[in-house]
Amino acid sequence: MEPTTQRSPNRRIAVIGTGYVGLTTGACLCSLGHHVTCCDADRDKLAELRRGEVRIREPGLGELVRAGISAGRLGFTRSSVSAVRDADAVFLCLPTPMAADGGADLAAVAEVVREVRGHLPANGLLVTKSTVPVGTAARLAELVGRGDVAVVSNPEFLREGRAVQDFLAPDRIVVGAAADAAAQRVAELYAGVDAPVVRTDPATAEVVKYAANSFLATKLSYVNDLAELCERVGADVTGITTCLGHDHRIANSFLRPGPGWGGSCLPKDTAALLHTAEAVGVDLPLVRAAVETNRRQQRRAVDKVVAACGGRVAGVRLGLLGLAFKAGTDDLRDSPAVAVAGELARQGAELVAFDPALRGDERGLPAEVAVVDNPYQAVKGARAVVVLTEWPEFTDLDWSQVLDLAESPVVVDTRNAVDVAVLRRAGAVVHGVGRG
Ligand SMILES: NC(=O)c1ccc[n+]([C@@H]2O[C@H](COP(=O)([O-])OP(=O)(O)OC[C@H]3O[C@@H](n4cnc5c(N)ncnc54)[C@H](O)[C@@H]3O)[C@@H](O)[C@H]2O)c1
Ligand SMILES: O=c1ccn([C@@H]2O[C@H](COP(=O)(O)OP(=O)(O)O[C@H]3O[C@H](CO)[C@@H](O)[C@H](O)[C@H]3O)[C@@H](O)[C@H]2O)c(=O)[nH]1
Repeated sequence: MEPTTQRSPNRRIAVIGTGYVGLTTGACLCSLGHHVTCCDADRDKLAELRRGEVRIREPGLGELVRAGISAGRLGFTRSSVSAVRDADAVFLCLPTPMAADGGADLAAVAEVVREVRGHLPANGLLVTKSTVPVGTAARLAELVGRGDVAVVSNPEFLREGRAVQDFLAPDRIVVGAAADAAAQRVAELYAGVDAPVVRTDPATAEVVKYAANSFLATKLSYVNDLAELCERVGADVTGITTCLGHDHRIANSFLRPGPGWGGSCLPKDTAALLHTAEAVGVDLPLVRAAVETNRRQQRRAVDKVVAACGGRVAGVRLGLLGLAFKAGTDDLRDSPAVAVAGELARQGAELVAFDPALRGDERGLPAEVAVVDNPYQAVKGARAVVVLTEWPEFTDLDWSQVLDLAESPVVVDTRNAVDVAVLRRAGAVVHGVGRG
């Protein structure tokens, strides 16, 4: 492990896939001084990016993209072949979604590698930043079929909503390569980023990514289980997590209970780790339990809403605050809020929702959810107000007005997001999580 201190000469880099990870990688590497060409299959997205428009909500990303374009060091293309032709390093930032069997679907990665393998420059570097199962670097090396091209695993740990910050100031940079020289060349691309570089073999680097996400998921499921216990025994989970967090061995992040963990990564990565383990005959009971607790936690959130409405929600109007999988993002992929809304809709509830990050693109939402662009409109006539995402904006609402507009003053706060004292002062009957 060593800090990155030396500045390296600027390199030519290709980034394939311009989603949360790819665009962040491209714009941040460009900000470190490299020349970057980003490639994507989506024509509309490319046209927007060429104009400096970023459609995802990531603080600082638009600015970096526009600065890179102005400096003449950031370009966009649909052709993977032209992107890689003179690239010192090619970063694969393609989706690896959950396949039907729970494993990672590597179709996009394999497709792109087939496209570019004959066009990589001599002594090229093919770097997997996508989250890929153990053994992928070895399989891609075979697929490339060229001894002069090194396949290096460089998993990404950024969080959505803080992608730029996490990329430029990460807790660690992991580089897994079979040969030291290739690892060194990838590590040098991060010169200027002050973070420990952990050099390891590709298999270890690949497992680390799944290990990290599964650890985080397990920590959250543990807290969500504790929350259930607290409700039964009259304890307060917030007091407990505050005390736990003071213990530096536990640390105080990832201790907030909620309607279950979601997003585009934790659910698919826990499933993929279980899939990998099963394929080699290893049981991971802790991870299995974390996933099962998560399913139960979502059901518990639904049951709490139903109970707060007197045992039935058929024909009952509910005001939902928050749909994104966490605050700070507009991403709806695998959002627990959407899952809870989906089940309430299935039970016949009439749902009106507000999320500060939703701007018209409501793909992934159950058709029964009407999305409005004002929180007060969402709660009008609602039998219960259900807080599903912990947007800080929700604390600042005029809760007296919210409760006046609602049909009854019932608030189900699935994340303990809003100060309970504020809610009670406004006259709410509050159902939080983990409060006995
Ligand atoms: N989102 C995160 O917070 C995060 C963090 C770390 C790691 N990861 C991992 O990074 C990878 C990418 O995740 P993401 O969230 O950035 O995905 P994303 O869906 O936001 O972006 C993927 C991009 O790839 C493009 N694409 C798909 N197929 C293509 C092809 N054949 N050729 C060119 N472009 C193609 C899509 O158009 C899209 O723009 C995944 O493996 C994910 O697990 C994600
Ligand atoms: O105390 C907490 C913290 C998080 N969550 C939930 O956990 C889920 C995941 O949150 P977070 O980890 O912040 O989201 P992601 O942006 O998906 O980031 C995770 O997934 C990425 C993709 O692999 C990794 O790179 C990151 O390191 C990893 O944190 C969300 O539903 C959150 O609401 C809680 O319920 N309580």
